Amino acid sequence: MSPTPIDVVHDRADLRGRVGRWRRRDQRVALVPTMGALHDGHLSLVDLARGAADRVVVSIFVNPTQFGPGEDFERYPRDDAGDIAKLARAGADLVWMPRVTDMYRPDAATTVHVDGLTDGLCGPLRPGHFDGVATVVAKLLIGCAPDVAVFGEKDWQQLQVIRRMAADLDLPVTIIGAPTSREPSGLARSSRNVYLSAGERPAAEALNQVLTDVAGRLTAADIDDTAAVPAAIAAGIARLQALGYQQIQYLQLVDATTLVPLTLPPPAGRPARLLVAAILGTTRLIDNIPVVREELPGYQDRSVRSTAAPSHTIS
Ligand SMILES: Nc1ncnc2c1ncn2[C@@H]1O[C@H](COP(=O)(O)OP(=O)(O)OP(=O)(O)O)[C@@H](O)[C@H]1O
Ligand SMILES: CC(C)(CO)[C@@H](O)C(=O)[O-]
Ligand code: BAL
Repeated sequence: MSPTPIDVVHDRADLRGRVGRWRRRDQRVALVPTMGALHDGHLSLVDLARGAADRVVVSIFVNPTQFGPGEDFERYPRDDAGDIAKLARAGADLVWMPRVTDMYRPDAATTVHVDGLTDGLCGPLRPGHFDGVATVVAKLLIGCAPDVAVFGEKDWQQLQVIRRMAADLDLPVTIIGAPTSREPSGLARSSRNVYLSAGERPAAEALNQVLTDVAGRLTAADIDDTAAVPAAIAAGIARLQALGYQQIQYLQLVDATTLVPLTLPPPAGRPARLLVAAILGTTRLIDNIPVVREELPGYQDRSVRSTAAPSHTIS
């Protein structure tokens, strides 16, 4: 059976008209912001959004302001027709594809900057990136005015930045974090995985296992062992180098919410996160997992490995 066709809007006024009509019928609206080239990770966000609201809008916008000079804006994968078909099959209600010229006035003078959370990890490596993300997400949230918006835990630092931005600007929206969707090997699904050659895939697929092993060492170590974190991180870096990664930009243990670096293994009740960014060939891979001494509700490793398209019951 062919899926119900899905409407596509480009103009903010058309989007607002549609959302306004749903609102007047007391329907709750979810927004799933994406940059397109959709994979099953994105569709798991749509699934989660369907469970959290009556109507789901998916935005597709390859945001130029979050790419730095020399980054992959020009070659970023794009597949508008394929994306629209996937969203129709996934049961989204509307696709919003703003044009760059409608998103950014030529004389725009306002940028949203989130302090502190952007000081480390990807922040210094991608100058201006999180200002671009915070600004465009603020504009997407203001433009659509959804009740909820769903973002992936795969981009952990981004998720914390967006939560903070929405809270600080009093945006009337609930931000939902969605578990990382993984291939059976553990590789986090990502639009940029298409850049990987067949020869690079084994190393890419080993990344999550390296993180898991480092996290295992950290949760097994004494919480006052000052050598444990540097030793576990050094062992992880050595494994990644042996796998052929050209550059390990960071492999870092941080507080899960504040992203402050941790120098000691986290005690029970202190949610920590292990994050990595590493270059394999021409592909920059990121991933992260929780580091928890004991199972705390909400802080288990929520990532999901599957070959199949997501069901409609992810919780
Ligand atoms: N494997 C995944 N699991 C869960 N969420 C994901 C996954 N991949 C992407 N997302 C989320 O989907 C949203 C849109 O992300 P985006 O379009 O940049 O895809 P991406 O695969 O992360 O692309 P990129 O390769 O550029 O990082 C973000 O909230 C992102 O965190
Ligand atoms: C949140 C986002 C859609 C903003 O452009 C982007 O950073 C992404 O796809 O993760
Ligand atoms: N999903 C992260 C978007 C970016 O790397 O620009």
